[in-house]
Amino acid sequence: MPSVQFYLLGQDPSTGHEIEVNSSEVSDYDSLRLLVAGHFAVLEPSGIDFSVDNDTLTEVSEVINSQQPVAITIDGKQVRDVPGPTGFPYIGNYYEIYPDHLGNHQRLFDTYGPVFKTSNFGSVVYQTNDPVIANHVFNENGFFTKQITPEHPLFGIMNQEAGLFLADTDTEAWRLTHKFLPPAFSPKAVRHYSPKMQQTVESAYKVFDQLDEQGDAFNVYLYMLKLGSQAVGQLTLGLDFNHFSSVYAPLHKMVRDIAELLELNKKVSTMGSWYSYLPFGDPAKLRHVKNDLMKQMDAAIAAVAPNGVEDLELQDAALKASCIADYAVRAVDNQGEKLPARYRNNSIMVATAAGFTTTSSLLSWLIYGLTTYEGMQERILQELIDNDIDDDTVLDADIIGKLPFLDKYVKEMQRKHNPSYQPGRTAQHDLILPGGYKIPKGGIVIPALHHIHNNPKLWDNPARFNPDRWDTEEVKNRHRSTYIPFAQGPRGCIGFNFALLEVKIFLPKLVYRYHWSKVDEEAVEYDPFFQLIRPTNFMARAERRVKWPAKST
Ligand code: HEM
Repeated sequence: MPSVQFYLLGQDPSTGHEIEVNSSEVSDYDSLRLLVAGHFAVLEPSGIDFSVDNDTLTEVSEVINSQQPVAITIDGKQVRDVPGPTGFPYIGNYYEIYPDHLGNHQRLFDTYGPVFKTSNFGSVVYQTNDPVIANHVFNENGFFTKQITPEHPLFGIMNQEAGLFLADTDTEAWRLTHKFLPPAFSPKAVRHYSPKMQQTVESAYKVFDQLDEQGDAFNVYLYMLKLGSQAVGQLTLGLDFNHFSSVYAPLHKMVRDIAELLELNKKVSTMGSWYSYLPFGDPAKLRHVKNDLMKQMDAAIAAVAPNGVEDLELQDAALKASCIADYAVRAVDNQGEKLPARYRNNSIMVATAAGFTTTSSLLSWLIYGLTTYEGMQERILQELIDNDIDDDTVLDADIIGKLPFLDKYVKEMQRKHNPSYQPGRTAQHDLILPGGYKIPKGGIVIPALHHIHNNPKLWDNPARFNPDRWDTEEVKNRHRSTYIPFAQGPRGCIGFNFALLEVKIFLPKLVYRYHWSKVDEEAVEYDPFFQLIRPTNFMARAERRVKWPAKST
């Protein structure tokens, strides 16, 4: 059997491999690419080309008969280290990135191209705005996995017992939580929470009405945090956080602690892994808040447990449960097993935190869009009127499904202002990304959601907020990873059905009842030291509508 010496162009030929090329298996150029890709851990075999002395070899026979080592190029380029700014000793690139990490990462993409590397106090990460790379990174197909190493942005709040979000893939906790929890978040299961969603938003009316009567503007994020957490508290724990008992009702302690946890983690994780071990300051506070939260969660789930009188098979439990905790207490698999309590309580805590921090940010941006992007509020309202929706309508997934403009508006908002931005995955081997970038084993690659969604190579005039782009063929035929607000693959969001139904019930209700307006011209800023993109200083007024437009003819 002939064997050929291959090496990666750009690397020393002595680092190459001798590969046996069995002509019965390697029938054409693509199968040769596949063979070679396997030996060199090249993610996208179709990008491979072969050459000798700069002459491209276009036939398999030319490759097999080559008397000299055959060079491999990737997408026409030689293999190389990932570029990035040099940075300062010890600090690395911290001050080139923070505080405006979105703007500065954009600048780095403009300077270095689709993949670059930065270091913050010794923690190295690789960012990409390329959807093809993002697709590989998320798919956990042997090259990447979610493994929360000290370099990973979630290291400070890692919780292996949670199985979800803050834990590695392929552990017992992961396998069990991913078997038990997803059925409770299926579209069908989520639908049965729509009456609760509607009650939640309606329970907020008296507070928004009073603010209007007082002529008061308010910080939108604060009230959307109250609203989003009120909804998720009901969903996960069946708990009423009492956020709308009065205009000044305080945030529930669990909600404050979760928000503080995320803030502390962002601060700690941007400082390099060594910092997280300090026995004082923010790292110590982070550990304390984490332990305290777990105690609150154990108590909340114990209070739900008495509802779980009847054990049910997973799908049935998902449709009958009063909340996720009730579901997790009652659900049994086909071997009669339940989710062990330690995984159950940790995963419900994580789902609670993941659920409200994200939805409250998205709701804030959705309100921001009403006041900032011309004509949006009017178009959403008109669609409601045209579909005979008013204050008394009981909204559910079927009615929502008949509102295409609402759908495009939410999509466009998640394109331009998505709350999540830095899901990281860990390389399982030394490997070669499309474009010829070398990633070492253990390297953390972050598909930068915001920068993929705003990449001018993928989106026409991405800075323009334009819901109608979702009707264009260009957007309909996009690469699947060009729009990934909930990430994708086995570690993508499990709560996206809930999130979308919730915002699509809340927003119509809030738009039908109130006219939303910004109260000043101050630029709205995001919080750079939070795990999610949330607006910090967005003040608005919600005025009760007294008249509505007529139905379109
Ligand atoms: C606008 C709303 C939301 C956005 C933008 C969002 C986004 C995301 C993203 C990007 C991830 C992947 C994180 C990573 O890889 O590091 C994720 C995971 C997750 N999300 Fe969401 N999410 C939202 C709402 C929710 C809701 C409402 C829930 C539950 C009530 C939820 C529960 C989860 C959980 C449990 C995971 C971890 C899944 C796993 O580890 O396998 N999310 N979400």
